[in-house]
Amino acid sequence: MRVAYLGPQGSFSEEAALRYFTNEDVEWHKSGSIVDVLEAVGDGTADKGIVPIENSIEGTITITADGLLTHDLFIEAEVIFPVSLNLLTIEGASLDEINEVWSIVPALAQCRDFIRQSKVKTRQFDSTSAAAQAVKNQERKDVAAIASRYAAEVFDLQIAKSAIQDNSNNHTRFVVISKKKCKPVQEQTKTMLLISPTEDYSGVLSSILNVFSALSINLSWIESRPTKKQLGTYHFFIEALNGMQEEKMKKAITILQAFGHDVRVLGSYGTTKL
Ligand SMILES: O=C(O)C(=O)C[C@]1(C(=O)O)C=C[C@@H](O)C=C1
Repeated sequence: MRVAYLGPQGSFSEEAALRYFTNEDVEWHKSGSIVDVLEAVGDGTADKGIVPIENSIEGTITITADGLLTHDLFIEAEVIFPVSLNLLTIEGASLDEINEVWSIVPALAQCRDFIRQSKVKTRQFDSTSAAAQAVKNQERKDVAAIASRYAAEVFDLQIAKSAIQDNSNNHTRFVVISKKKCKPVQEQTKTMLLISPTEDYSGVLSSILNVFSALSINLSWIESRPTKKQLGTYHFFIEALNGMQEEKMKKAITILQAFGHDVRVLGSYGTTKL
């Protein structure tokens, strides 16, 4: 089985992938960006992928949410991974010399307080590990990468400051994706739906939410993403705390469809906490 994740070596995605896919015979496929991972799964270069979708400080990784739609992908599992972000420098650099920090946007956003307080500039990279690799290659003492302890080991960098994220209790939720509709790999405790209203009328969102509350279905995530076709029109990602095997989930979908909404089941899955 070929599994794609965000590289280069040393990324959080790699740590999550290596710890999640332990029993299988895997051929790893490292992609240069999150979009590339989604594309690799979408075009069949990889059978599965693992991508970040939400962070407890920063919220939705919108590239992933949008990519699930563009590439018609399904979710077969979710993986919760603890994220501690560190300031990595080359050997001998000191904290007060640093005037620029490099990382992927969601990681920079998770360290907003630190960045503001230390008045450093930021530069965007496609992953925390790509930033760490660049710091290593450029041998500059005035820049630091925001990345993991694992990336520090991989690129032989020093940790100038550890745990710089805005809240020490920080987690990123990854989803395991595939092009084909997935067979459940573990007990299905959640279902991700994509609901696209076919008509816009006042109260459309509350009519959708009422279906879930009437059936006592608890929701764990709701995200609206623009259809990108017309200003003010949205798709709704709604994640329910019930599996698709449960009668009330089937009922909810039937009612939503009867209301005229387009409903897609993106996956029904369980959670792995690493
Ligand atoms: O850049 C990485 O190391 C990643 O795996 C991506 C990513 C993300 O985009 O959310 C994953 C986990 C952390 O939240 C920080 C970065």
